[in-house]
Amino acid sequence: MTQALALHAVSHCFDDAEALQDVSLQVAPGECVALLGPSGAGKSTLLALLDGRVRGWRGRAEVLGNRLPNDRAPERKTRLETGFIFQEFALVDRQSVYQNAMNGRLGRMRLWPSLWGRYGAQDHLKTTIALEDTGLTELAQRRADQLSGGQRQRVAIARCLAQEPELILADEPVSNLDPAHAERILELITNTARNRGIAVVFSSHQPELSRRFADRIVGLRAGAVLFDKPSAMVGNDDISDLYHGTVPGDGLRVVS
Ligand SMILES: Nc1ncnc2c1ncn2[C@@H]1O[C@H](COP(=O)(O)OP(=O)(O)OP(=O)(O)O)[C@@H](O)[C@H]1O
Repeated sequence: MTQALALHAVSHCFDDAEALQDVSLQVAPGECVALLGPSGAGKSTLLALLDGRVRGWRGRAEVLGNRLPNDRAPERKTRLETGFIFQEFALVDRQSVYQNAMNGRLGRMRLWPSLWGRYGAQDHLKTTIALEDTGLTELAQRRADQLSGGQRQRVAIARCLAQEPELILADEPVSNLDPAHAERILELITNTARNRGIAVVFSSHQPELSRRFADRIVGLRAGAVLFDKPSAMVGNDDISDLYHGTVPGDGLRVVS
């Protein structure tokens, strides 16, 4: 089976910081993987690298069966099939919820129709389904700047789903949300991905939510993989080690 992504001994250095050290990782189609680790562990760098936005890294990486280059953007097919959910949502404020979700289709359109906003029946259909899946149908005509943080986050997810990716990368997708919304959003991303056979890699500072919603957890510290285990096998000791004894508070109790 072709892996959704495979990294072999990937390292990356920013001017003076070793952001990733010898990272090897494989994710199967339909698998949900959480990246946990303290601030500066390299989670965002790893996600940006997989999204083809980091240059000059060392090692070997394949995304959706294609070799990821380290000196230029990935080929168009890989870009089309990789969806990224940004922590700050990256919505167009003056556009409606519908239009923001439809923006996920732009990469699949030819230049002139996309410039003139001439969307096809498939684009409308995929956008409508993405809005339904994210519970946004009622808000479709509302402007993005008139939404709450949780609703904006759902629009960012709808845009990503409308793109029809085979791989979703999400950088702290629930960090701005209250616990109930965080749970609902993670459930939405991981359930939708499983139903559609999409692989997901998301970063988080919330061990308990990660254990509940990810199939596997990769603990990163100082750019290196400290552990890579099925979520059910990640114990409180693993989490405590990862955070040098301090466990981020999301309801996790350390029981020794
Ligand atoms: N553009 C950059 N230029 C220079 N150094 C960077 C850059 N981006 C990240 N770094 C450094 O690389 C290391 C990894 O940072 P990264 O943002 O990937 O960590 P993180 O685990 O996502 O942290 P957080 O949980 O705080 O978001 C850190 O030492 C950081 O200072």
